[in-house]
Amino acid sequence: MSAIETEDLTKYYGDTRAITDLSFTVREGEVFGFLGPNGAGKTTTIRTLLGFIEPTDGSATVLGRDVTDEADLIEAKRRIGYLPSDPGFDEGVTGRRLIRYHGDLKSDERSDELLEIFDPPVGREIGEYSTGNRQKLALVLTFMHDPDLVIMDEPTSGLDPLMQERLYDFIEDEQEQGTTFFFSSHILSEVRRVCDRVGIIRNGHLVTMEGVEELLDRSGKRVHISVEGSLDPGDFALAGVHDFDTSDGDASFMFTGEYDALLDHLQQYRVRDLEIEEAPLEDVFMKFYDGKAAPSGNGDAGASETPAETPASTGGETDA
Ligand SMILES: Nc1ncnc2c1ncn2[C@@H]1O[C@H](COP(=O)(O)OP(=O)(O)OP(=O)(O)O)[C@@H](O)[C@H]1O
Repeated sequence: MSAIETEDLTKYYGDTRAITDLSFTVREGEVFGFLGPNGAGKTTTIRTLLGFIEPTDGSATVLGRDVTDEADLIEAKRRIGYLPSDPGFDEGVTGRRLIRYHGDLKSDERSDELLEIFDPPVGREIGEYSTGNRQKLALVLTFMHDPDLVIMDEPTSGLDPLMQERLYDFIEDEQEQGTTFFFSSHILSEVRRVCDRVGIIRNGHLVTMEGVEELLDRSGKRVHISVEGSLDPGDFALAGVHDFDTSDGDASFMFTGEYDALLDHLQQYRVRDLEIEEAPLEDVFMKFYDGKAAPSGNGDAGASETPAETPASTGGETDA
């Protein structure tokens, strides 16, 4: 059984189309990142999955339960942890009191352990909490009933780097115990760090869904090269070279071609320095965000479908 499954999920707010024909599956035990620019439809998707809003069309299940069937969904929610983007709390109560209240409602199997990890100031009234402390409290509430599926809307929002790191470690540990995660994010490094797969949504449409490694692999590598003498794009008329740039004195370019061909080509130069690194995450994702990447959903797209090869990104390209 899939942890989440949607088919042609669509939501309109009046005339505003928020999500359109979203079909995707989140497998049990995976960490799935849901990315997209502001207003893309991430929160709408999450709220629909949790039954807070009715889909206009299409269907969805969480933990096998239909999200439009209230009784069915209540059953599923016992095993779901939800971290909203902006948790609204009763400001006049202490964190400890709120944890106790939630424990009575949905069981408390691990708040002591979670308080050690996330450490919100539970003795104080929530009205006095900083944004980060609110988020830490929300994390305790999300995980205290030991959920099987955790849905989070921008989970590291407001957390300092140390606490972010602690959350990433925690997600990894939980995944090892079999927990499934579905969360929205704007932070590409965190997606790289913890996600197995990503779905990218733009203008309410899913534009790609694939493994993080596959996405980065097919986006190619960035090559930095320094040679004796100067280089210009005409010198690198080689298949798979894109975005050739010599603005910092040395040459750099994105490369999606064959390494043997690149090494053969380099034989004609006296190479002073050569560095080949993973494509910058921003480059990979931004091409999907601004619509310049070819959609792909199967993760096995060939080099001709790489974001680096879209027309808008080929300034200075020297493909043979
Ligand atoms: N309650 C609402 N009424 C009308 N339109 C809405 C409502 N909520 C969201 N929208 C619209 O639906 C679209 C998707 O919004 P949504 O909040 O789902 O995007 P998002 O990807 O979560 O954005 P962000 O990254 O900024 O949080 C946007 O055009 C937004 O203006």
